[in-house]
Amino acid sequence: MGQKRGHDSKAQALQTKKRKKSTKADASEDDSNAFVGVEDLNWKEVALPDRMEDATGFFGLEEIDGVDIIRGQGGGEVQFKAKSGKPRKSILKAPEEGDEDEWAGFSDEDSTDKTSKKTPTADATEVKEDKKPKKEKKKADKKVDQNADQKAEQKPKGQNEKKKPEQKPKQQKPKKDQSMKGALSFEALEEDEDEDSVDVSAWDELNLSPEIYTSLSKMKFSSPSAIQKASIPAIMDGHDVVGKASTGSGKTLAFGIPIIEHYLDKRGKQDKKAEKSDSTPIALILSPTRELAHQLAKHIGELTANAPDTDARIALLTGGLSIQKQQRQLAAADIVVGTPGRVWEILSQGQGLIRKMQKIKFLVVDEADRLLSEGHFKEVEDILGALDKHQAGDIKDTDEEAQEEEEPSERQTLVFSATFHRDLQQKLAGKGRWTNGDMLDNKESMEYLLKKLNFREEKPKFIDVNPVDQMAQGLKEGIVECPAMEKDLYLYSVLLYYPKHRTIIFTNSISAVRRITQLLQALQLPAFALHSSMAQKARLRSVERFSSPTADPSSILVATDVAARGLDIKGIDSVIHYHVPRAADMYVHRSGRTARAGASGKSILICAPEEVVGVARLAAKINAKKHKAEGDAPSKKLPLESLDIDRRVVARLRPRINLAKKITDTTIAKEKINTEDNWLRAAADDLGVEYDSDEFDQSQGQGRGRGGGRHRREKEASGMTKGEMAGLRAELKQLLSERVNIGVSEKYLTSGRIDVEALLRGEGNKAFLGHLDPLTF
Ligand SMILES: Nc1ncnc2c1ncn2[C@@H]1O[C@H](COP(=O)(O)OP(=O)(O)OP(=O)(O)O)[C@@H](O)[C@H]1O
Repeated sequence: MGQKRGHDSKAQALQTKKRKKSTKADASEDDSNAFVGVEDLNWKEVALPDRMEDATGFFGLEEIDGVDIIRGQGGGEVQFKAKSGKPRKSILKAPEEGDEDEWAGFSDEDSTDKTSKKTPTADATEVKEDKKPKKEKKKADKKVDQNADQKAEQKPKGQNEKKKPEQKPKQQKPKKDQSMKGALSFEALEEDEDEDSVDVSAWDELNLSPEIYTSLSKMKFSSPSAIQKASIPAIMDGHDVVGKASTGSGKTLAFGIPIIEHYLDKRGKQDKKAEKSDSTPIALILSPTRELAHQLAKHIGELTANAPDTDARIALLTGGLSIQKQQRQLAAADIVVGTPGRVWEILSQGQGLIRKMQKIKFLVVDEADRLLSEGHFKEVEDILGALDKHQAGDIKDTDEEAQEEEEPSERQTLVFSATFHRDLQQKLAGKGRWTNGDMLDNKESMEYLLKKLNFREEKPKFIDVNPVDQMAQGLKEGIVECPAMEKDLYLYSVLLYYPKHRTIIFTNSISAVRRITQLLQALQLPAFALHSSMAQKARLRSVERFSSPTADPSSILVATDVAARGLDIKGIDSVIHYHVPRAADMYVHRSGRTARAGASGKSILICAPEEVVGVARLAAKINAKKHKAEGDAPSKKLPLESLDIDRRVVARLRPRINLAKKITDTTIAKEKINTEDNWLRAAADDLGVEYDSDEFDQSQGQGRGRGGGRHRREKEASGMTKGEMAGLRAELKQLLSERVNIGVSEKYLTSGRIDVEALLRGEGNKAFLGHLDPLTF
């Protein structure tokens, strides 16, 4: 058995450090009989027990082999030397680079934890890191240190007080020691530090770990958003939380930060040497769409990537990608993010996965109103059922080890969304009456799912940071009224009015997404499609192309409501609703893709006369609460600003649209006929009959049933020859190569209404030739 020692405080560490210098000087390396100072011994950490809750006494324990302890006369000072036959260097720790530098230690609070025990390796890293001229590291250190000092004075945590996670030396900044003045001036380095990170002292009251401060600083999140300020302490205090806040207000980190805090806390207690692959996930985050799940994983991944030594692993379980890879990821995951279908598909395969997931500390239901009420009902129900199944004692798991009885999990349930159906909100806020009686029979009801969420508290904490206004502060809302058949023309006009605007166009159908994307591409605009029938890789590629920092600043994403919720893409300037959304909450979510995180943005509805009534109803619904709160009488007037598109613009763009539509319709018709043809040929093959396309077409064309006319039109369109198509394309190309002249004639030029100089300099909107009043919006 090796000799052991314990560590108490930084003060001790500093004293022994001073001692170490003199001891070192005394001892000669060659003298195998010479004594070795306690701090020069090659101490190794003692492996800690698995469960650290009661193991505080073991913290900081180290051992060493091959040492003889020599006690001075009369029980005096203890001295160490190598066992006989062993060279002295066998018990000496490795020499450290920069050992001469005096290290002033950590902030006061840190001194009591494990960091005061500095293993030789840790020391070496510390000094090396300190010497690195990396701006980034220095800045992070500065912020961390500043906050660590402040935190030392702060209240002890309540029920959820956590042991500080191990603070790795590189996160620490040496105190400004007088002895270092002149040798290394930190002040001199501070000026340029601000480029890389920001002051995060506004987060102080949340009492976060240094790792998180560093990360927030690097991500330049100088202060918490309202939902973060309210939710983080509640979650860290162990409450179930239902959080409601407008789109783009930072809900992801409102639950992401407490999850990572828990991870750091747990890791601090764990045996460092424990196999990483043993990990049990601490959180399951459910999301309604694949893109949102990817984004959640990315956002929380960024939080950990920027936090020093925080290597929480995130498994992303979404459909459309390799299930085997996701299974492997899950085996070693700390956090699981996924869509309900794929999560259930993987969990239900056994291998102890359900048992593992039952130990999660957090269940997060993001975009809760969608997850709990639409489409995903069955899978969410299955997952929730499985998470609590052990209480009924009938888990069908094969993994024997996993069958051992465990403490029931102390799972916290966190439910977040920007919108909640009124019913759901009331129930979650504990205002609605729970009808327990027929709950289990009425399995289709949302109430049933809510019960299954199994909140650990009777009433979760309901945090609604903007009960009145669901829309982001920086959002402007407008409406363009136009004839139903001219939506394409007005859409194109709006796009040309706002060049270099990154825009999402929402439609209500997949076929509209396909058509509009092709139409805009024909008009040489950088448009990408996103809808649920696309292969997952193509979906991700569209989002990537649209959102990448190097993408064309005029990029356009044409999408169904699959992109309406949660997608967080930086710098979206406008959202255009090509179709009026079917529900008010969808209007909120769609519009919420712009004006995020305090930025500004526009939401524009393109609206045919027959849609106006629906829009009015929708607008009234969204604004009803606001009017009420402001004491206004309910207004019938649209709260949307009406945008007047210059009639000359519309007239001049019409030929372009007509050509582009012809080209698009023909291409789509050709694709459709080909697909139909292939399908009919395959069906005929299956039936063992001959397929004659002309005969089939004749019967379709003469048919009196529905679709005969459409089929004929499609056939006609698809019948356009390659040469005719090429002609149309050339014509369109010619039109697109010219600027849209909105009134530059000789007469106009001499009238003085335009600034010829500016025109020649190429100023203004480059799509147009002549003066165009910008939209007042
Ligand atoms: N404290 C903060 N300071 C500045 N920006 C922040 C802060 N917290 C989050 N953000 C940024 O705000 C953006 C929106 O965050 P997030 O996606 O979490 O919003 P959300 O509330 O979930 O929106 P939605 O309801 O649309 O899903 C992200 O780009 C995120 O990086």
